[in-house]
Amino acid sequence: MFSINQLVFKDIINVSKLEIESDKIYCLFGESGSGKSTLLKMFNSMLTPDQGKITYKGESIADLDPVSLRKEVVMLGQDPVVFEGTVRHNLLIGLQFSGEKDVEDQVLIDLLRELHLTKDLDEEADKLSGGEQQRLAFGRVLLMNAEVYLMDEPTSALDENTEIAIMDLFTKKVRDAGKTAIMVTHSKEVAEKYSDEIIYMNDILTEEGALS
Ligand SMILES: Nc1ncnc2c1ncn2[C@@H]1O[C@H](COP(=O)(O)OP(=O)(O)OP(=O)(O)O)[C@@H](O)[C@H]1O
Repeated sequence: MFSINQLVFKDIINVSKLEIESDKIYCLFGESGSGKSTLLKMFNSMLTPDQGKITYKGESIADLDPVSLRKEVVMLGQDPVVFEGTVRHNLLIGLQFSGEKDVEDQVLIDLLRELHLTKDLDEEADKLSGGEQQRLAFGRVLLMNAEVYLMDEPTSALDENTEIAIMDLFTKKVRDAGKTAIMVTHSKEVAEKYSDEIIYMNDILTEEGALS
């Protein structure tokens, strides 16, 4: 799905080779500041490498239109993005970005229940707590039916039980649909329980790229 070759970004990333296969869930694991978020952002052109190449389905990402790429390779960033407006608007806006049709309210209500979010579709999203906003952003991304999910610490604001529920839901949806996910996490337990492969930043960074 992705191939990385001789990738360099400032003095943060220096990865000579990395392969990401489709239909798998990967966790990017490493100490704070080791470049996990930076690397993740290069998979959908939010950051451009200084040297080297990433291919997606055999094509160089540099040659792909970033907006089209981001419809297939969606990112859920570390801080959840909340748009002005209702919970409904916040869920549907991802579909609109992907050029897909809106779904019925019932689909959204079912999704909110799966996300353990007991909020009304007409509530204003900016009134939600940090953890609720994180789940709302999760829901928006899940609705988008992407090929690849780039998740940057997607459960950092959640308590342990909610984290388990959300990770169960997310990984089941990804596996059922035969999609790919690359997930940054600080939690060894999450990485071991939910991923097919753990990518250790220490292992993939060459000496010059490893900040120590
Ligand atoms: N665009 C940039 N230009 C220069 N330095 C950057 C840039 N983006 C990130 N950095 C620096 O690169 C280092 C790695 O940051 P990054 O956020 O990728 O680490 P991380 O492993 O995701 O950390 P954490 O686990 O704390 O979120 C940090 O020291 C950060 O300040």
